[in-house]
Amino acid sequence: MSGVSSVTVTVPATTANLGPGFDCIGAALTLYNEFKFTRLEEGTLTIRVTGAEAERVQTDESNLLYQAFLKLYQYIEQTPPSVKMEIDLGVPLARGLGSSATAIVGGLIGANKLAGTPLSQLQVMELAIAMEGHPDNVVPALLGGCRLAATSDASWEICEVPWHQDVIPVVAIPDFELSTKEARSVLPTQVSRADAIFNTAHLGLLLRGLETGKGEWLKAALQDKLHQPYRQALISGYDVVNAAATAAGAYGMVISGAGPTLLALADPTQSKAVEMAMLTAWQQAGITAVVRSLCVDTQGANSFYEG
Ligand SMILES: Nc1ncnc2c1ncn2[C@@H]1O[C@H](COP(=O)(O)OP(=O)(O)O)[C@@H](O)[C@H]1O
Ligand SMILES: N[C@@H](CCOP(=O)(O)O)C(=O)O
Repeated sequence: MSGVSSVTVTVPATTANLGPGFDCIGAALTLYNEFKFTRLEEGTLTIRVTGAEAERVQTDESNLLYQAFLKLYQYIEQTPPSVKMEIDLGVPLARGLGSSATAIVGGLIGANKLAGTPLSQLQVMELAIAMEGHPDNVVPALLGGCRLAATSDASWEICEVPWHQDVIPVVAIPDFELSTKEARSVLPTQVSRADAIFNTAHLGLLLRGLETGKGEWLKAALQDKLHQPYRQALISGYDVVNAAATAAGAYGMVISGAGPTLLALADPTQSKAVEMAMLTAWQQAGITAVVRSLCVDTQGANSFYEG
């Protein structure tokens, strides 16, 4: 029998797009899902889920973690073993914090480890991008940090985007879900040249703003014309939370991933006030939310063996 019998994989949440970087930039955040895979000598697939909203995760073969696990075995042309999967949820589901990316990255890494690590990290990354359909959440989930992904012929160039320590990500997570599928369905298939130029310029400015922490650049950079104008209507309270965050001193506010979580960037002296302002604004709009200042995770997915 090749490989190990049990492996635990932790994968960070992500915040994708960061405003103007639709489908190409994202950052890993210090919020984690943990996945334990145990090879079974007999029996069938077993999935146990713990943590908040555990009952909302499928426990049959349609489970995304298991689908990713199967994908890797399919790719290496081996029969997958029977497996017990234990999922401990720390990343809220369908909130724009990359829960699907954690499942895809976790399932691929778990399978790769149980199979004796036949694939490189680059191969795992390419499989993850193909499964998710865009790189901006799976790449930082796998590698950590803030990452920009661009195609280069048939492969990917990934670059780490320096993130100044005084730029604090504040996430405001409402108690309602918005699936990425639905949030993508409202986007136009074509955009104007003016909108394309707008986003190109603002993404360039964002990269320099994140690197330097320069407030004026960040304030201007956190604007987008490719996805947010179409998605805001799906997020009840967007306008009031946005106004409250900026009034409290945030550089700006964007939709985290496909939403509905809203992400403000603020300097460390303002982040507590921004948290409070976003929470209060959403409460006044009748929506319960959890608001937290996080850090950028620099490790990405981690795995350790127990047998
Ligand atoms: N830990 C998990 N294990 C299995 N499936 C998961 C897990 N997390 C998310 N999923 C699947 O991904 C879906 C959410 O994906 P998506 O709509 O892209 O939202 P998100 O923005 O959170 O990635 C869930 O409804 C579930 O089907
Ligand atoms: N670029 C994608 C990102 C989706 O991220 P998620 O965290 O919501 O899965 C999009 O905006 O659709």
